[in-house]
Amino acid sequence: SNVNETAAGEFLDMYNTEAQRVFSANAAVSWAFNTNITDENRQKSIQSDLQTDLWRQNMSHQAAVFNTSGFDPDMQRQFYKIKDIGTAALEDVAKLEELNSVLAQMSTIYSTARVCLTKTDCLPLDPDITREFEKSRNEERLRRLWVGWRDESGKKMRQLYTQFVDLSNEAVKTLGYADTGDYWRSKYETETFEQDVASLFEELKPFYTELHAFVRRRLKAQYGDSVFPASGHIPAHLLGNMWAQQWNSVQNLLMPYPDQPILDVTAEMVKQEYTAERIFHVADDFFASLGLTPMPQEFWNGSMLEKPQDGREVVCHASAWDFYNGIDFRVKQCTEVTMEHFSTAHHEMGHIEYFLQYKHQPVVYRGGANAGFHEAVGDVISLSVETPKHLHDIGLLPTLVENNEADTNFLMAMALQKIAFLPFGYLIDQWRWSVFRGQTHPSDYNKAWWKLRCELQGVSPPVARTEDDFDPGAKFHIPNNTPYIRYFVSFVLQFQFHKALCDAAGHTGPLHTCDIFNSTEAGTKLGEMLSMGSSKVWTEPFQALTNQTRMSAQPLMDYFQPLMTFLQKENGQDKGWQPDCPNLDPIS
Ligand SMILES: O=C(CCC(O)(O)[C@H](Cc1ccccc1)NC(=O)c1ccccc1)N[C@@H](Cc1c[nH]c2ccccc12)C(=O)O
Ligand SMILES: [Zn+2]
Repeated sequence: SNVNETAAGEFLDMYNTEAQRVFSANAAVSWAFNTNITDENRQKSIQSDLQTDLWRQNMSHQAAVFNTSGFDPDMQRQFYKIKDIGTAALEDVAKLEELNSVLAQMSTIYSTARVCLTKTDCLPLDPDITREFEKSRNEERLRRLWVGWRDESGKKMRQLYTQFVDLSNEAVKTLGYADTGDYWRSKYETETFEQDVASLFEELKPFYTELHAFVRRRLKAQYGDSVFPASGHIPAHLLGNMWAQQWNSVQNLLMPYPDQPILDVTAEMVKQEYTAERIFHVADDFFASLGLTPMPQEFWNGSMLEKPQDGREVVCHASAWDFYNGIDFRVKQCTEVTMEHFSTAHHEMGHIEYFLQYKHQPVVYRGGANAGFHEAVGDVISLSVETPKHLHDIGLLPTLVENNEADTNFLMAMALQKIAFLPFGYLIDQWRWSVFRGQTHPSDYNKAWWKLRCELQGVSPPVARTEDDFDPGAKFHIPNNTPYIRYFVSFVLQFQFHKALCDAAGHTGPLHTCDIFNSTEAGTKLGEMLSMGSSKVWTEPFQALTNQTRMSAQPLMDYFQPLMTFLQKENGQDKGWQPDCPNLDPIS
């Protein structure tokens, strides 16, 4: 009845106004905690999250009064999202406060953890330990940092994590979800989502197996066979990254043709005295070249682009912040002058550009079409930026060599970032979904984790692991309770987006040479998709941009096809690993 519809419209207007006030206040308190970790700021953040959850609970109850069955689809979608409040649904306020407190404690443990190699020399993850993993080739030192980091982070939060799992499951069950994983997957609005990502992973496994074989062979040459188990696994501390999730930091050992120019532009950035600010201005220039929205002055005034030097403890893991007031948008990144951070800066700015494109939407629609879309925006831009041609154009690659060997080297550099990541991006939530659905009990947390790491990623722990350890907790997204399958989805989607944008830009030739810089045709199509936010099911904006209706690994595989041909020839039958983790004697 239109009386009900009129009242409903007024409710939505009220919700939208109030939500901007409540969410921006909460963002400000959360920002203060993330950029200055103190007991006082943690308590304020816990209370602010609690009040925000209670407000969302109240709004959900008010929305439930309306019979939306006769409403137009858009109004129905807005009511659905207002009632979809996740863990805020926990009715018991004491439990809701405990949930927020447990999360804040795990986040604090992770972000303040330090590894003491001597009594006085205690290193934080960012920048010190990360830099060691990128630069050191000392196997023993890497092993000590690998074990030390897990002792200071994951090991200290095992009990907190079991508490979190129980409280989160209890909360989402009041909304009718089977468990937290069921709730997280529902956000993709795709009945077959779990099967879809599983078949994408199966489709991509052969590519990963070829890359793994080549990298293992080169690392054996560097470190000697004795460090490598007979099972075929690569010890996880030798891949240039604390989690072995991306291998581009050891690319200097892995170039098929070593006598070609170095593609890692870190040294050139240092030589040109790049600053964090300049890195972000280079990224900003790219978005502006597409005709998209440049970063507003508030972004430059409010962001934290470098780790503070005043002794403050901060959450260094990069993130992008929407203050839900249409004005304040910030990045928090402990930026170092490296190519990895150059790439992360584009990734974070991609989140900000999405915020800017959908800031006119009702608050309930200020999100990615699905979470994979949000993670893909910046990475799509990086696929153009990181081409040798573009790096040369912006002065970071002095000599541009364009021949087959240079091409193979470039594809290897990209594969060490994109193909290497796929099993990792896939397995984190395989572990978490199994925990949430009760298939993995606390007594098996670490065993289940390493089963996935050994079987799917083909990496093994450098020392024996036990259930005293809690290695999942050593990765940011577990204590910070950030879903991870979004990155796996993004790594597939970003090549479908790249192909569509390159077509729009009139690119001809292989996909891996495409650079959409200055293409307002590409920018217009991207902007049209981003400005929709989450107002429609993701397949609609997806089809508008790509003319596809499903995720497909084909554009990713086409992009890397020349490298796969090279690797298959190099590897022959010398590839693969036994699924089970190798037996290791406990640390002597
Ligand atoms: O975690 C990140 C980047 C951090 C983030 O931008 O994804 C950040 C994570 C986060 C989520 C929630 C609270 C705090 C941090 N996500 C966002 O800031 C964000 C903001 C708005 C919407 C969605 C995500 N990258 C992943 C891997 C990765 C994907 N693409 C990359 C490109 C370059 C380097 C790394 C990656 C990682 O480091 O394991
Ligand atoms: Zn992200």
